[in-house]
Amino acid sequence: MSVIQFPKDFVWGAATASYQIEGAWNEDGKGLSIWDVFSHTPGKVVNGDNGDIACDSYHRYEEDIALMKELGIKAYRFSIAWPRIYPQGSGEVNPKGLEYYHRFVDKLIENGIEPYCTLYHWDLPQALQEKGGWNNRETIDAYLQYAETMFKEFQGKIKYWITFNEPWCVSMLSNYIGAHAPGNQDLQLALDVAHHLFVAHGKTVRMFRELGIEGQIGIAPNLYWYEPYSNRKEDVEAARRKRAWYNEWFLDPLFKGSYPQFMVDWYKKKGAEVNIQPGDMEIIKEPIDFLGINYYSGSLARYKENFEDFDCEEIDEGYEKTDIGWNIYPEGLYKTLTWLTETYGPVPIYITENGACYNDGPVDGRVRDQKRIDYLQKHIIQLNRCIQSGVNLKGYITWSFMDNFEWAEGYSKRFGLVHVDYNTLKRTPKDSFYWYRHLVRTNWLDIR
Ligand SMILES: CCOCCOc1ccc(-c2cn(C[C@@H]3NC[C@@H](O)[C@H]3O)nn2)cc1
Repeated sequence: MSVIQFPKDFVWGAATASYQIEGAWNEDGKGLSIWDVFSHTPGKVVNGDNGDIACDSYHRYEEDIALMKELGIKAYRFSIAWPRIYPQGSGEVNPKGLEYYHRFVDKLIENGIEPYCTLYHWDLPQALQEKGGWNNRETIDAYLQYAETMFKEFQGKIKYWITFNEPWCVSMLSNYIGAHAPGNQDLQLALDVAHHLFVAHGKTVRMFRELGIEGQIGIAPNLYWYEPYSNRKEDVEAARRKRAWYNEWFLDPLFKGSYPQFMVDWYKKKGAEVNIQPGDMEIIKEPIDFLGINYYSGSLARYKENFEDFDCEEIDEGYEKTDIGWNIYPEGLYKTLTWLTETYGPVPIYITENGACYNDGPVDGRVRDQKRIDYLQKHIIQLNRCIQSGVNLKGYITWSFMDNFEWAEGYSKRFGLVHVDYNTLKRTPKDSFYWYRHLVRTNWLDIR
């Protein structure tokens, strides 16, 4: 047996997001979000699931926070539902929305849990979508008004802010692939959405500094590691394009103030280009305090002429997969974080999402999710490798605290340390909850 000790100030946490857990979709003055509309549209979500009730955390947050306290986490990452604050996206504030999040945040702080708040985790007010959503540059101004309201309202309570969760999902998955809300399938639109998110991010960081808000601010891209199938030039270049689709495109602007030129050229061949206005790139690279990284998986990539968008195919190398079909590739986490540090410097990093989908349920009142424990252990071991290799890693926030609405997969896919029975809403800590509690309490991992 060997033991891995983490730094004494290493932050252990767990994460969720508003639309995925809250429910109360039309309560207390909340406006419609694009996910209310998308999930209510037949055929968009597995089993026709929606977030109308979800985990009912809007009403059960005190029970959830009591479980978080039992888990012993120091950080809880959650998101604000923008339509609870501005039901029409801008204009009149909804006082009941603010009141809810004050009660929630106060309860976290009362229990010694640091709130890590994501301002945008995909639930755009539908009223803004009807005016073009993120394809309309004016949405940037609505986002700035929302962010300013939250900064001023929660000054001194919330000290860790994340502007956007997974810009790749908001742009590519939601506006090119079309699997998520609002479900568009247009590459030019996806590039425009990504750019507007970046401009909104940069302006928000600048405003955060100008207001002198106490705390730190960052963004949370999801990164994916594509390893070349061979060292043949065409395989190396194919993997580089596929990696850049997920990674460089969403990191270069933040740290270099430019998009990766080889990808700009590639997209131009596909008939799409970024519409950059004077001053945009300077705004986007406004320095951040930390980077949140969401990592789940990776795969081997091999050149294949005229295949899909990047002349690149993924090779199923026989890695074990989770119940959502993603490869278990812990080495990819090490490769991603060391590559990121080598490329962009020692930016402080929190893993803001990492976890596994396993659909185990209770048997005799216990959820035996050993595979999730194995997944978490394999990835947490890689974190220690990263720290030893000079990655400026500050913490690990697992996805997810509890089973919840997994977007287009609905409730069919479970990522939680806590099992949720969606018929009774009963919460049952899984074996992984107790495993993670031991890690959080001791700050070390014993590898059997
Ligand atoms: C090429 C075709 O692809 C079709 C589906 O493609 C994807 C890609 C990525 C995802 C995905 C889901 N998650 C977990 C969430 N992260 C945020 C949090 O809300 C979790 O629920 N991360 N990435 C889903 C689908």
